[in-house]
Amino acid sequence: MRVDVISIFPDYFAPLDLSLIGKARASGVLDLGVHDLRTWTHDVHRTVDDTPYGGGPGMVMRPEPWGEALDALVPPGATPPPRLLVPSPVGVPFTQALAYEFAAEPHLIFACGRYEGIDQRVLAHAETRMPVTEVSLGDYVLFGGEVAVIVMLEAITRLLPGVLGNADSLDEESHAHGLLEAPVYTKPPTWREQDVPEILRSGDHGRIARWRRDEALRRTAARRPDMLARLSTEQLDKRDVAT
Ligand SMILES: Nc1cc(-c2ccc3ccn(Cc4ccc(CN5CCCCC5)cc4)c3c2)n[nH]1
Repeated sequence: MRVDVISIFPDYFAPLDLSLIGKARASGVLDLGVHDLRTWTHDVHRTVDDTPYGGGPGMVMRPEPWGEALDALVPPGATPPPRLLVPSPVGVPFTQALAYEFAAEPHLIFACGRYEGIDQRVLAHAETRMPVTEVSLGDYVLFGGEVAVIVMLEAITRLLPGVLGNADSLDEESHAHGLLEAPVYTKPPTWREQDVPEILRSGDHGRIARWRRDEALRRTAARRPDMLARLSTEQLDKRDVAT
């Protein structure tokens, strides 16, 4: 997968050479390019913002540098065209389902806004040549899109083939079955007077699978009733969990 990131703070993405994303880049599974938006400014001050039409707080990102940046990164007549992802407080919620969708794309371009956002005409023009999705990471306001891109890149990259050592862990994790996963334990069997649940040391894989599902249901009901409400009855009734 090819990923391009455009930002006025390209150094934000230096940590992406660490750990799994670093391995994905080294193995060629992820081909990441980070670009400084100011590359596409032409004034001595390398200006990327201006005052908002209609008044209001702060500054807005000028359309011209963005237009030239996207011209440079979107090969004319690219098929399929890249998908442009724009972190935004007013975007659609980023979910594991969206992470899977985006992980299937051959080419993603992330536009990191700052100030009060990007001139809307940039997104409108981009939509004439590629799919554009404004994505929110949650109902809180960040300073800009960079942190959101790092989160989305991590969620997307771990879904790419060969990135996770044990592909099984993808299958078992939260939001994969629509439930929060059960608690995890490792050695020692007793720690500060707390024992690991006996069932997990029983070797009875059928009982263990059922215990984990019960724990997942209990946790989800307590912490995320919204997720439980979305589960269909047959999924809830799946008591005879496959081992
Ligand atoms: N999930 C999530 C994503 C983001 C996010 C993503 C990208 C950018 C680019 C800039 N910001 C900062 C910012 C601050 C305040 C506003 C609201 N402001 C009110 C007055 C009229 C204009 C708009 C909008 C943008 C960003 C914030 N925050 N949270």
